[in-house]
Amino acid sequence: MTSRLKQLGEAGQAVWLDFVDRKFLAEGGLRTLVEEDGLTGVTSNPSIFEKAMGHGDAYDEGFQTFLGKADASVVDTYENQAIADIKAAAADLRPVFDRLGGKDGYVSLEVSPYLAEGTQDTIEEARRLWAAVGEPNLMVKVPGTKAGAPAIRTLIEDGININVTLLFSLSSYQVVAEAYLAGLEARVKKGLGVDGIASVASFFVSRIDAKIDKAIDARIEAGDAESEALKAVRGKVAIANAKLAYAWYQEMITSPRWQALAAKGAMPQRLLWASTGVKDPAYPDTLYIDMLIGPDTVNTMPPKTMDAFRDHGTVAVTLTDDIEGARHVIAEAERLGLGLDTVTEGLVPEGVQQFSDAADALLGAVAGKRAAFLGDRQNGMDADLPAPLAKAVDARLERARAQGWPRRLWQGDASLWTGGDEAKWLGWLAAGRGTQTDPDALTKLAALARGHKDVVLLGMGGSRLGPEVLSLILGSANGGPRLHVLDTTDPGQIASVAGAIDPREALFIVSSKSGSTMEPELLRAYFWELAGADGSRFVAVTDPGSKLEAAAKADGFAMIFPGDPAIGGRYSVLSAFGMVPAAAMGIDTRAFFEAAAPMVLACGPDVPPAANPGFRLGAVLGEAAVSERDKLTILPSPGLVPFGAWLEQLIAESTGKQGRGIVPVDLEPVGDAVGYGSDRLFVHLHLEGDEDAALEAKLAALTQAGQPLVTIRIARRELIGQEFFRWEVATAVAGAVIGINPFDQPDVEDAKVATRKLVDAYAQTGALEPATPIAETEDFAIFGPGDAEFAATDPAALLRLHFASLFPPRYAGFLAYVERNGANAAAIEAMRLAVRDATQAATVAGFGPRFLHSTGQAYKGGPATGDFLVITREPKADLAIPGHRASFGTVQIAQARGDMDVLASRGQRVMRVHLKHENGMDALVAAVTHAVRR
Ligand SMILES: O=P(O)(O)OC[C@H]1O[C@](O)(CO)[C@@H](O)[C@@H]1O
Repeated sequence: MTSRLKQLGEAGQAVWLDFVDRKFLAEGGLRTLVEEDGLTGVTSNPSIFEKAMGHGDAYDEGFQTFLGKADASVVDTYENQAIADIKAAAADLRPVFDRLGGKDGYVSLEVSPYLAEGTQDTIEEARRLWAAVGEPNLMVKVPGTKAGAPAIRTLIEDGININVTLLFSLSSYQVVAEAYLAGLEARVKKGLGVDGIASVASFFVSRIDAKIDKAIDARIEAGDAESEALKAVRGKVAIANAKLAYAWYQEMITSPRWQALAAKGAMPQRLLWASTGVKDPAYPDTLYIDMLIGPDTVNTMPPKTMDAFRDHGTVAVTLTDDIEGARHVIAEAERLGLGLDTVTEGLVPEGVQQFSDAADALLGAVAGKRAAFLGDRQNGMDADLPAPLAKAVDARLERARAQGWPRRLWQGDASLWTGGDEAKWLGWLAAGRGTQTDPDALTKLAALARGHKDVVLLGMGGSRLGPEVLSLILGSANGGPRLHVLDTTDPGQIASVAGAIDPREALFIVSSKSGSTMEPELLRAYFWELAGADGSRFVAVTDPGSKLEAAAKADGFAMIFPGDPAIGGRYSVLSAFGMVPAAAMGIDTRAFFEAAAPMVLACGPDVPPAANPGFRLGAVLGEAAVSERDKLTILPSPGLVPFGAWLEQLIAESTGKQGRGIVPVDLEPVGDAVGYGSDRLFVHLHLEGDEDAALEAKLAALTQAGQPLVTIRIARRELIGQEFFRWEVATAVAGAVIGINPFDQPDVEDAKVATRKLVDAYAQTGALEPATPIAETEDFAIFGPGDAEFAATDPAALLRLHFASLFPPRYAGFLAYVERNGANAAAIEAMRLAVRDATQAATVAGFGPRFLHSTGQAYKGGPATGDFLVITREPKADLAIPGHRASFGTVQIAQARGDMDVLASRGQRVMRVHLKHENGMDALVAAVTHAVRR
């Protein structure tokens, strides 16, 4: 006996399968359906691919082959496999297509559901898929949304076969039918053929009943007076709706407009019944097949429905039956207030959302497979979080998924943050692929640098922290010059570097985005003179049009590298600001970006937040910060310690503003679990093979004590570029969670202004405004900001008072305007430990003026919970600055005083301790240790 499905075909209704699956195709399942059931088409959608690809291992081999060959994104990985399936299905259907002269035999592939609101994006995506599949019997599926209709018109004009999906109402169907006609007419106008272009309008059925029936059931349950009338239309509205659509179709194809196109060989846009599996088990499982049979239509069935119809469906032309009855059902639905229009209108965005959700699930699963395949070529991350934080992070990731955060970040949607100028600051995303720098220019620089023993980089904040990480973690290539980084006005430190190099031989890189930062300007003046004003040994990195660019041109600098004005300083390491010094050290920048690529792709717009390493980390940082765990404590394994200084700036300057944000805690030695408050989030960066058993044991104890710990695993040093990118994304995401603009630094400027004022006054008078100490010992004097009042005049009491209210979430800061050397670092560490262990409060530290261009923003603009000691001292030997009245030592003191005043004006508690002699620091350590003893 002929299969019932075959009989359907004979009745004029094409039988299509709403299903795709690798194994099914490989085993010849589709060919069997073609042969035995007369099947003539296949449809797919994101949910179908999610079911096929998102679970099990049927696609693993395909994924691996693709990933093994290409540096592939998640969406490319998915698409590559989807296209393989679609091509396989197209091949199985090709005999049908050929036999029927292109009237049938199609397979559909849907455009990304994320594009449903964008006409132009949809057009481009459909054209791309059409070209990528390259089969004449492909139909590209485009949603019949408001944005979709004009896209359909253009695509038909292009000659691309289109399956219009997500149609629920007669009116939206009419709009796309019009788009089809208009597209064909446009071809005619251009003298192009209209034969051989196929289209179907996919009208969804069961989803309508699912909604309407639910409303009916609720009303009956509530004892509605119209219960009988409601019962009478239950399960009938969707079919009636479809029948009326078909009635309109029949009328339309008799219109002269259509006839004119038909005469030129145009094929009608057939109605296709979709969503034909019954949702209500009370209904016969073949209901939406049996009742919708008619010529020149298509029914695409899920396998279960197809099996059911083959088994017990009823073949009879029903579609044109009782049209009056159908009108009556619709009229009744209207009379009963069932709101069909509202239902069908609501089903469109719901349908788009369902497909987006499915695409998210699918891409998330593919991202997991991709990460597993890459193994340790992609840095890993685990988060061990206390339950409430873990819950908040999961909820955030889900919200971020539903709201499309990754796509919005990459598209530059400022509403992700404050709706300000954020979109202007996203150049770092592209820079992650190495696109900002010119590889030939870097090669030229590398050759120039090879002739030098030492390279000295002069720059502040983002213009120098990245390069230092690269130099300390990757190091100069064999035979490459040594990199010295100077970011200070400290005369001792400047003299140390000047003494360690031959200034008549070294190569100098002056690095400043703005090109007008004071410190590199002064350092340039100093070294320019020392180097004998030889421009051939100077290189500038600066944004186009800056003051530095002009000076570099005037002084005949050997090379000038432009930055990207769409990248802020702290996000600039993967642009010229990091890559120029890297190339100068002989680092292979191409290989560096190749090693970074897996993370850049893993953080892409196509990877849903939960599977996206940057978003996951950002959600943890942001949720921790808003739940008062705002001290990000950085605990790297020994080989990664230098990374903390770069990270500090990124986190602090990006998030610390408007009284909110994250205070990074770097270089605070790990303590016992009992020594911490509940204001911490710990992050451990672990370099494989870089074991530190004591640290590991302490970390384990921290998690046992319920402290949150994020662990990042890096297999090789060369993969450090991945962490730059991951943390940049994470910081931007944390900014979105906290609700600030992560790309500005509003409070940094104030300290600069305060310093300028003091330095300008010095230039006039030859002296800094006098300051009177509140108290002093033989070793140090204590100053307060402005005319602040202090309740004690004895130094020990003052220090005790200063630390008296220091408990978490307050934190202590040591801001030392002294030479950054081992002895001073050790002294500061000793004070931090004394304070932390006595109070459980987090401690931060910075050398001035270096930190002003880094963490300084958070100390001024972030949470007003800091107790700061600004430390200054008389320089041993000062250095004059060519062309300036003030010396470096004077500028440094002015910076410290300016900084203190601004900190105080922001509600931070602050005192300045001025060391009177060489051993003043030791005395201060002792005094602080004593002051915090409880
Ligand atoms: O590269 P520039 O413009 O000299 O700025 C250096 C650093 O100073 C800051 O602007 C802060 O003052 C940072 O954001 C920046 O990284």
